[in-house]
Amino acid sequence: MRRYGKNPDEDDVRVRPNRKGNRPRTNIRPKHEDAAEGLVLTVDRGRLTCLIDSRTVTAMKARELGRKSAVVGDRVAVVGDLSGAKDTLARIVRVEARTSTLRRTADDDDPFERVVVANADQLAIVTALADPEPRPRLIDRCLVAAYDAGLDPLLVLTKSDLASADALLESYGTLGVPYIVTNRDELAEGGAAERVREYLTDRMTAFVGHSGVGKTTLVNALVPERRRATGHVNAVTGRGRHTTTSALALPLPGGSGWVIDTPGVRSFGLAHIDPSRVIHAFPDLGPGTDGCPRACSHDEPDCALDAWVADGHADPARLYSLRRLLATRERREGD
Ligand SMILES: Nc1nc2c(ncn2[C@@H]2O[C@H](COP(=O)(O)OP(=O)(O)OP(=O)(O)O)[C@@H](O)[C@H]2O)c(=O)[nH]1
Ligand SMILES: [Zn+2]
Repeated sequence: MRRYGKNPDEDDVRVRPNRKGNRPRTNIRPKHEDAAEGLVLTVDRGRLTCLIDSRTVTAMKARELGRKSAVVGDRVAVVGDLSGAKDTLARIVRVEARTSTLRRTADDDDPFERVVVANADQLAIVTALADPEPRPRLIDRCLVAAYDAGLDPLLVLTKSDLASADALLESYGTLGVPYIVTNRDELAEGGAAERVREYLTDRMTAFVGHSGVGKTTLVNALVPERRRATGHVNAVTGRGRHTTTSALALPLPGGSGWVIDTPGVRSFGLAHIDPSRVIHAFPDLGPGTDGCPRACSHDEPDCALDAWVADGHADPARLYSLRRLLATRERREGD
């Protein structure tokens, strides 16, 4: 799907005609038929680490990409020095069409969308049952972002050795979101990672969660090589992990899928959400929207869903859940 939005991440590449009539700087332009296909593993201040075949190659955006940016998970076309040798820098000349785009706004008052991850098909929402306390509104907001982007959500509830999961699971039962509950002992003996891994096979799963929920511990258990990988990123940036603002894609052992670790989030801004995409996650309610006014938010007095559900076409609890999720689009203290 092509979109020409105001967001630079969404802009398609439009190479401006060269007014001065200068010759292009290299004779490879403009087609790059010989470009190699790469997968963006991480981004750090304009430097992108790409996986090409089995090499990691550092690259930067070619100027012809304009304002379009590549993010973690993007499939890109890369030219130049692809050896991956130290101090070499290749160029990304094309970002391939995305199958999905997970976005967040840094803050709802800041309408600028940031693409978090491209091409993921699942969003694992990691929440601790205690220490830190679960934040249902943050979970709901992550769910809305997942539904908006067309990703399947997965709830991972950690630290059940500290508190029960019952209350939280009750409020998510109606949504039918798959969940996994883990605890310290199970994490230590490997069972937790094993159960989580069952959901990750052959998928690209982005992990999000508030700082301190145990996301890193879990990702390390899933991807034993991770420590080395983060060590590498730190060596490049010379900075600690917490200052890394990019996500990091890590291959599951055996090539059976990808885990994308993202930096801990405090909030998940939803200024960009389109309610009509969220309702796709509620196929049972979809037909009830036929009588809605144009551009209905499905959370307003004229919404046709109320009467339709009252007529017995769907479970009222589902409509309640949809409304609860849609309501999280409005920012509140603590989001
Ligand atoms: N009791 C208990 N502690 C856990 C569990 N999982 C992780 N922890 C602890 O929780 C703390 C935070 O874990 P991290 O993995 O660093 O959390 P994080 O979500 O990556 O947080 P940031 O690194 O700040 O982004 C660590 O001290 C872990 O040992 C669990 O199941 N039970
Ligand atoms: Zn409606």
